[in-house]
Amino acid sequence: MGGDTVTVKVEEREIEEVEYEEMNDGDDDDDDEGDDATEMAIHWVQRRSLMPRTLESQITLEKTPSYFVTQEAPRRIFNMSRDTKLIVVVRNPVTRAISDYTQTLSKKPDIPTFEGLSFRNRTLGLVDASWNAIRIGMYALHLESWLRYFPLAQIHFVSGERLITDPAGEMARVQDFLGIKRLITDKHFYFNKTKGFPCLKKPESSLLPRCLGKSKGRTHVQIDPEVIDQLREFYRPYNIKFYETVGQDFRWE
Ligand SMILES: Nc1ncnc2c1ncn2[C@@H]1O[C@H](COP(=O)(O)OS(=O)(=O)O)[C@@H](OP(=O)(O)O)[C@H]1O
Repeated sequence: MGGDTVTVKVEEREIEEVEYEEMNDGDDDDDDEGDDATEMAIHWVQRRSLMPRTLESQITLEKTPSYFVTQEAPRRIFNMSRDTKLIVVVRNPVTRAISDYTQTLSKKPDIPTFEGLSFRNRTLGLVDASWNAIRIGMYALHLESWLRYFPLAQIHFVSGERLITDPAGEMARVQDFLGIKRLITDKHFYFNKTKGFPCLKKPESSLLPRCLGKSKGRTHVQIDPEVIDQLREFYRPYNIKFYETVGQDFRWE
């Protein structure tokens, strides 16, 4: 379970990255699912003790993608601090599954095809909802576990699509949710043609602009369009339930 911690110094108007050694291989993938409960609990205690001291004027952010889909995470976070604000970046679950597969394939080139892994029975159109790449995108199910502990008002959903097309707008919503001044604005982003994505610049500093790493924004594996349609159908009820629960239409259909 890889994760990063960031301290946002609200008053000093400065964002400081605090890097920690990863607990394991630093991989953000969800291949830690096999961890047994004890190991997870130890990781949790270690992780908490690694959180930096936070002054009244600071907010500490921790980023661990797998929390959203980890059964025990809502209870543990609630027990640590019930006031924790939660931010979840969600994107079209079909694109998310292909992105996930593309990432795994880059590390393990011998895995079966996406089409092969997606179905329990392709002829019958039976999607394999136990495959992580598919399961993670069933957002409505995962959200249920969180809503048992946290009110919806404490959870903010970032649109992964808008984060690419309008990063400043999406960041404005994040800052409003956190109750901090809108310090990150369109001045902090520019579109990098080579990368094909928005990248960061820090207008007030001499630091060079910075794009996300090579593993973010890769060309996706080509998938049979029929399979894409089948997955779109599969996700539709989960997406609709998700939109209804959060009161926001992410327009994935
Ligand atoms: N600015 C910018 N630059 C590059 N990539 C961007 C950006 N904004 C969003 N994205 C999308 O982020 C996707 C990778 O994020 P991950 O989900 O793998 O990150 S993490 O593992 O949760 O940290 C990555 O998915 P892929 O395109 O499938 O690689 C991107 O589409």
